[in-house]
Formats: sequence, structure tokens, C-alpha cells
Amino acid sequence: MRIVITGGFGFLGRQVTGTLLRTRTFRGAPIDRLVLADRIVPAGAPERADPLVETVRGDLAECLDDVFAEPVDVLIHLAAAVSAECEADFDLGMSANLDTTRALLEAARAQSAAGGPPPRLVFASSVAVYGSDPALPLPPVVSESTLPTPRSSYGVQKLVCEQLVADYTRRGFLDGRVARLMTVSVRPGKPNAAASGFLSGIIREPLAGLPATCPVRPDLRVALASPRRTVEGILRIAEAERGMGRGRFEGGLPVNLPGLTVSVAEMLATLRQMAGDAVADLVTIAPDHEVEAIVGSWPSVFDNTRATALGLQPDPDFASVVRDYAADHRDAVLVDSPLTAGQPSEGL
Ligand SMILES: Cc1cn([C@H]2C[C@H](O)[C@@H](COP(=O)(O)OP(=O)(O)O[C@H]3O[C@H](C)C(=O)[C@H](O)[C@H]3O)O2)c(=O)[nH]c1=O
Repeated sequence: MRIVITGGFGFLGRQVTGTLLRTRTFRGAPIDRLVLADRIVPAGAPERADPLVETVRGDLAECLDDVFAEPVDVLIHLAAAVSAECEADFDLGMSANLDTTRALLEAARAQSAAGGPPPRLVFASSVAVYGSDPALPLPPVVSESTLPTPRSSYGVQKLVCEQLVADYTRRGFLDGRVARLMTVSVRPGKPNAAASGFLSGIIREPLAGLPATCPVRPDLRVALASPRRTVEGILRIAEAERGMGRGRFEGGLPVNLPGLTVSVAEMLATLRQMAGDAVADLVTIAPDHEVEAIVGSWPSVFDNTRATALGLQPDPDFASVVRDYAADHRDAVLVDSPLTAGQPSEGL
């Protein structure tokens, strides 16, 4: 089995790769090759030393011959420009998120047209396909049957690609599945250019002893998923057999990955309870209307029936999200707190 991960050296790509390299199987069958395609391939990345791993470096649209040099059984498409980048640079978003995805779909179609296996393709879409249009406000609870009306170029690009994946699947060119990701929090590392990046930054930076700015009003409610739950969702959707019933991928609609609904104020209160006043006081509230317009247009409460049928659940509460982050990134928690001692605060 040959599996390709585009954006394989991005944050989610590395997490998905790590899981697959631990199990070394996909749907119970051994993985023969894991191809990590990315425009940046870090020299010291440890996964490069694994005998299963092959790397393809460069602009994906120009590397498709290498990606498809051998038959591709599974494609997990994570290479993308993020939301604020696409808002700042329209051409980048159209090219990286739309044109490149279409080229990838065409390459997959060419493989099956030539008698090869129709690849199973997982497209990582986003909660950003939803938006609240004044003429058509979102219902209080959103599901896959809610009409997406994105309010950002990034959301539009993701939605167009979702539709293309559905049509290529309907025509039998490939077996496409769309996972709509919630905002991933807490992301480790440096801030990224996503409009939602602060939803990691307001936890990650204070835990590292650094100041952080919160660009939205604290009563804003958001739907979050930890990196662990997000990777679990991507792989569950990738591995599920098609068909009706529990554990199967049913129909052609996307799956909204489960999100934990929480207000920014609740996130900050959790940080205060778990890490103390000095840490929580490192966060300054300074609303930025551009960020608020994008993130505030996303729904925060979902009917997760479709994800639940696949056995997926949201994180139980935000305290567990923070605990997972501290456990997975001990070196990034530099403040003295119960988290570093591995002892959750009383009551959490
Ligand atoms: C724009 C672009 C990016 N990339 C690579 C660069 C990064 O190594 C990787 C993206 O990783 P990043 O860490 O920025 O993002 P993730 O958190 O993994 O999320 C990704 O999947 C979610 C669902 C998103 O929609 C994001 O836009 C997308 O970037 O794709 C390329 O290889 N080619 C390109 O044209």
C-alpha cells in the first residue's frame, strides 16, 4: 500500500505521519510506502530516516509526476495556505488551495483512467466553509445539511474543492472523503497565519512565559478540537469502509469533525485555574475587527451525528485539551505551574 500525504511536513501532516509510522498499517494492511510531499522538507526531520518514508519536495502542482510515479492507494491532502494568508493574498489562496487541488484530482483521475486503482482521497476542509450571511443567518445548531456560505476566500476555496471531490467521487474517478476540521487548539510551535491562530496562542504563549494578544471579545464562542482528536478524525475517515451503519463512511457529504464548544472567556478561565494568575495575566484583550469578522462568522455548536456514527467524539472539556498539550509538549511549558508538575489543579 502506497500512501501519500501532501503537506506532509506541516503540523497536521507530521502528526498523521507519526501515527501511521507507529502502526505501520492502514485498514489492517501493511504500509509499503509513505510519501511525504511538501514544498519544505526539513533536513533534520526524524521521519525521513524511516525506511517506509519517501519525500517529494517542491510545489505540489509541479511534482505530481513524482507523487504518481507508482500507483497511489491513499492520498491525504493537507497542503494548503491558511485563512489569513488567503485573505491577504488572494492569488496565493486560489493557486495553492484551488488550482493545486484540482491538479491533484486530475492526476488521481488519470491514474484510474489508465487502469490503476482509484485512489482513496481525504480532503482536509474546514469549519471556515460556514459563515453567517446577514440574509441567511446560521441556525443555532449546524450540521452537514446546513448550507455553507463562507465569509472568507479560504472558506470559498475549501468549499469549491469539497464539491469537486464529491463530483470526482460520483463519477468514479476516485473515492473521495471530506473531513471538515474544527479550529485546532492547542497547536505547538510558532504562531501561524491562520485567523484562528490566537486560539492556540492565548494558551501556548502564556504557558511559555510569553505575552499573548486575544483579538476577539471574550464572550465569542468557538468550536475547537485538540490535535489528537483532529488526527484521529482524519485517519478514521480515511480508514472507514463505505456503506451504511456504524463505523462506515456513508454517502457523499463531508463529515464535520466533532468540536468542543467553548467561549474564549472559558478558555482563559481554564488557563487561570490550571496555571495561575501570573500566567493568565500575560493575555491582553485587544479586539481586531478583521480577525473577529472571520472567526466570529464560524459556527460554534454542531450536531455531530455523522461524526458520532464513525465513533468520533469531541474533547471532553478544555482542561483536558490543555493537559494534553502540556503532556505532549513538556519542553514548551516553561512556567512553574501544576501542569509542569504533572498535577492538575484542584477541581480540574
Ligand atoms: C501553501 C502550501 C503549503 N504547503 C505545505 C507547507 C506546510 O508544510 C503544509 C501545511 O502545513 P501547516 O502546518 O501550515 O498547516 P496544518 O496545520 O497542517 O493545516 C493544513 O490543513 C488544514 C486543513 C488547512 O486548511 C490548512 O490550511 C493546512 O495548512 O503544506 C505545500 O506543500 N504547498 C503549498 O502550496
